[in-house]
Parts: sequence; structure tokens; C-alpha cells
Amino acid sequence: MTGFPTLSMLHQALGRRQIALLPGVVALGLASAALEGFGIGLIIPLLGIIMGHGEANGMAGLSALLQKVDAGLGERERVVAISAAILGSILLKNLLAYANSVLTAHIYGKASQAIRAALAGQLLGVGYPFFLKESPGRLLNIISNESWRASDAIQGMLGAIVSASAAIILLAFLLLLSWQMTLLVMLGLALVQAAHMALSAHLRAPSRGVAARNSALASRMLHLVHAGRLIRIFGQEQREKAAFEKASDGVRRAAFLLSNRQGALAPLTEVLHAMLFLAVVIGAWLAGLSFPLVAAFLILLYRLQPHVRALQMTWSQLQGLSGSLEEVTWLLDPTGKPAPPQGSRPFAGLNEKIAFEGVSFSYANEEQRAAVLHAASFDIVSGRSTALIGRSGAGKTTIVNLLCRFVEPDGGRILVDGAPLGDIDPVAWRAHIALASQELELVDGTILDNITYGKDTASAEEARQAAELAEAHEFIERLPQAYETVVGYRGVNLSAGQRQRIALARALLRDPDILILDEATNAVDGLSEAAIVETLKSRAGRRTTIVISHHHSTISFCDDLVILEHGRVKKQAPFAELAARSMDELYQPE
Ligand SMILES: Nc1ncnc2c1ncn2[C@@H]1O[C@H](COP(=O)(O)OP(=O)(O)OP(=O)(O)O)[C@@H](O)[C@H]1O
Repeated sequence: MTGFPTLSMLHQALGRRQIALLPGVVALGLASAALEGFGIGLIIPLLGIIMGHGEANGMAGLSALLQKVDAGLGERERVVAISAAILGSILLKNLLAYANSVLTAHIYGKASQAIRAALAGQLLGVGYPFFLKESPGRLLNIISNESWRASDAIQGMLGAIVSASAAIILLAFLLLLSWQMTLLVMLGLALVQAAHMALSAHLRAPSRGVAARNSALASRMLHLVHAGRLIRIFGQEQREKAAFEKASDGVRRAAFLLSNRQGALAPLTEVLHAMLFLAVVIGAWLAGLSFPLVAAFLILLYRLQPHVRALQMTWSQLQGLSGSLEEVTWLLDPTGKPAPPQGSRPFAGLNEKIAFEGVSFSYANEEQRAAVLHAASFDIVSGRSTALIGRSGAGKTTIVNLLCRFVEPDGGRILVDGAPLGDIDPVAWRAHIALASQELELVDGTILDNITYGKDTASAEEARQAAELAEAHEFIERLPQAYETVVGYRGVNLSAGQRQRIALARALLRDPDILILDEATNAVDGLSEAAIVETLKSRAGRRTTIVISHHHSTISFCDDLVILEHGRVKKQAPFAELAARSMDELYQPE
């Protein structure tokens, strides 16, 4: 049922304070409806006097009661008093209705904000393999589109609370006027609701269709933004335009289908309500009820209808939003999602070594993939520099992913000074690591923001020193705004080599126990790289460095060499033993 994800989401999205406000929404809804019913009820004695009916002969319930309230007064005074009471009740009712709209807007705002925060929290907290599996377009669509629709559903639910309160009260007033007629009305409403629910059920499939098409469109949008150069250089503008228009048209079609079905509900409901209204008029005529009573009954019924219709439209709105709600609940639901790395063992720094013992790993996607690492065993010794080399696809970055605990081994163990890496507190572990990789982008901010990204307590002077070590200071100083230069989205305003040097400065600023460089300087010119290698050499004995590169010069300062081949460790040896060999010779199968 689609209503229930909304309820559970409403519960999830609302904090305790907002939940505590919900009875207030109900109370205000009830009070304003009661005032409305009361005001309408007063029309009976008013009409009675105007039409010269006098006392409430034969009138039941509320009407009789109202007739008695001001029985002691003269006719003129009674008309004035009743009119004043009607006006007063309308005034107060609208004040309460306004207070309710402020209250619901407050709760709605908090709930939507909480949904967005929960989505962001989930994306930050979920295990990294989630991002290897899920489509970025789908995730972007959920955050940027579907979360707003989920908020709309919550707003609908809040409105429904108010409408339901009003409907209950107005029905109670109807009951006081005539229980037989009320029974007729309730029967009619039940029939209308049954028809409405049957039709609303057909909204769920198109709603899912809209959500799926929106995800596909978001993927295309991301592609257009990211692949601007690729598209142009290969002259694929027309093809991309056609693909985008197809995706966009897919959204239009799906939304058109949904809105057509949804659009049919409102007029249909109105016709059914009009039929009910007429049935009541004829029923009252057949039952021979007095005019003031029938008039009050019909006015009440007239006022009840928008609330009932609003309830029914909320129902269909929720069905129409079911695709969005399912997407948002899917992302928020932790079941079936990779958990973040666990472990509580403290980690104060590497003393001896990191040992890979028979580690195997595969990127498990929908179809089971072949293993990427096969029983890999090697050591990374503390205070030394280890070069991880091997042909493309050999599994080097996968080892980095395992070290950073982005992914966990399928078999074997990674031991850190003898303790399983999986037992170590990941936050403490990562605090001792810094990674500079070709895949880690710059953040949209200034150069200074980027260098201090991993250590926001660092001073400008510390950032400058790190930039000097990374051979970045000189080019930064030459920029018009120096360290305050805005690097743009993913650092587009800088060259690849400049970006890499800033990323290296960011890693060096943390002065980490374990520095991992994954193709971190492959775009840097030879002279700068030689200077960076000198910097890295100076860490020897003090810090542990892991270097991945296809360039001999980059790994030339390393103490140890681990050669990978198709996910297997081909050789581990001191670098000095193999230093004379070229990279190609090192990669040669033995
Ligand atoms: N997210 C992923 N999902 C599935 N397979 C992956 C994923 N990432 C990498 N692989 C596969 O794992 C294998 C090892 O990849 P990895 O990135 O570790 O290689 P590498 O040695 O770092 O290569 P390169 O030198 O080209 O960067 C490759 O065969 C690759 O196809």
C-alpha cells in the first residue's frame, strides 16, 4: 500500500518536537470545523425567524438546541445576536485555519528538510561499494527530484489530517441534524470512495514509470555535463541531442500518462459528489423535512464536500507519488545496502608492517564477476616506501581500495601490526592515511580550501609549506588570486598537472603515517616530479609510502617492489635488486 511508506516516512522525517505538534494540527482542524458547523447550525434559527417559523417544532438534535439558546430574547435581538455569533464563529474559524496553515507549513518544512538531511546522511554513511553498483543518475534524481515529491506527499498527509478532522466534525453536525440523512450521505461517500480507490490504484504503475524515466534523464544530464569535451571532439552532438531528447520525451510521455489518469479523478469525483448532493435533496423532499433543517443540512454537506474531496485527492496524490516515495524509501532503507566498514580497535600509528595474507577480492556486481585479486600476499613495511606495479588492470587500485577500506576482502586477511584491519576503527585508521589519486577530484572552492580539505585546522602557512613540498607553491603564487584562486567544479580552471600537485599538497598536509600515491603525479612534468620524488625520499624511515605508477622515475626512490600480474603477486623484492630493469622488463611474465 502506498499510503504506508508515506506514514513511515512521515514518522522517520519528523523529529520528536514535530510529532508533538501533530495533535495541535488535529486539534486546530477539529476546532475550526466545529466552529464552521456551529456557524452553519445557527442558520437554522436565523432562517426560522426570518421565515416566521418561530420555535423549532419537530426539529431534532442540534437545531432544537440552538433554538433554545437564545429563547429569552426578542426576535430582532435574536436575529442580531445570531448574525453576530455566525460572524464571530466564521472569524474565529478562519483565525484557527490560518494558525493551522502556519503550523502545517512549519512541520512540512522541517519534515522535508529532515528527508533531505537523511538522504545526505545515508549517502555519506553507506558503504562505498554502494557507489560502485548504483547509477549516479538514479541517486541524483532521488536527491534533486524525488525528495521534493516525497515532501509533497508529507504535505498532502498533513492536509489530510486537517481534512479528516474537519470531515469528522461536520459529519457529527450532520448526524445531529438528521441521522437518517447522514446515513444516506455516509453510504454515498463510501461508494464514491470505493470508486476513487479503484481508479487511484491505476496511478501506481505510471508513477513508477515517471520515476524510472526521471532517473534515466538525470543520467543523460550528468553525461552532458561531464562529457562536454568527449562529445565535441568526436562530433557526437547530434547523437547526444537525440539521446537526450528521447530520454526527455520519455519523461514527458510517462508524466502525461500519469497526469491524464490523475486528471480524470477530480472531475469524476465532483460528478459523484454532485449526484450525492442531489440524492440528499430528493431524499429530504421525500422525507418531508422542514426547509431550515434541509437548508442547514445542505450547507453543511456543501462545506463537507471539499474536505472529503481533499481527502480523496490526497489518496490519489499519494498513489501518483508512489514511484517517488518508493525511490526515496529505497535510498533511506539500510537493508540490502553495503554497511560502512566496522571495527572498534584503536589505532595510534603503524609500527611494524601491513601484511596482505592470501587476500582475494572480486567486485561483485549483478552478474558475478571474476576475481580481481587471487590470494595476494605481500608486506608493506613501516617507514619504507613500497612500489606497487603491474600492467593495467592488474589490481593495484583494488589494493588501495582495500587498504582504505572502501571495499573489504572476500578471503584472506590484511593484518596491521598483527591485528586484522577489519577490527580497527575505520575513522582512526583513515586518520593515519592520506591518499592522492588520479580519481580523487578537487572540491569546488579555492586552492587553499582544497589543500586544507583533509585538515581544516591547518594554518595558511602550513598549507603553503605543503604546497612547496608538492611543487605547487610556485605556480599558485603566479595565479592572480594565488591561494584564493577558485579552482572551479572538479578543478576545471587548472591544468591536470596543477590539479595533481594540489591533491598531493592536500595529502602531504596531513603528514600521514601512511601516504598512498596512486598515479598521483603522472601528469606532472619531469622536473617537478623529480623534486616531488626528493620530497618523498625525505619521508624515508619516518613514514610509510605506497606508490603506484607506470613510470620508473616515480618509483625510483622506493625501498621495496611488489609486482602484480592479473591479480596475483608475481614478486616482492627490495627495489635495489631490480632497479636496473625497465618497467617492461619488470612486467614480463617469468
Ligand atoms: N568498480 C568495479 N567493478 C567491477 N570491476 C572492476 C571495478 N573496478 C575495477 N574493476 C576490475 O578490476 C580489475 C583491477 O582493476 P584495478 O583498477 O585494480 O587495476 P589497476 O592495476 O589499478 O589498473 P590501472 O593501472 O589501469 O589503473 C580490472 O580488471 C577491472 O576491470
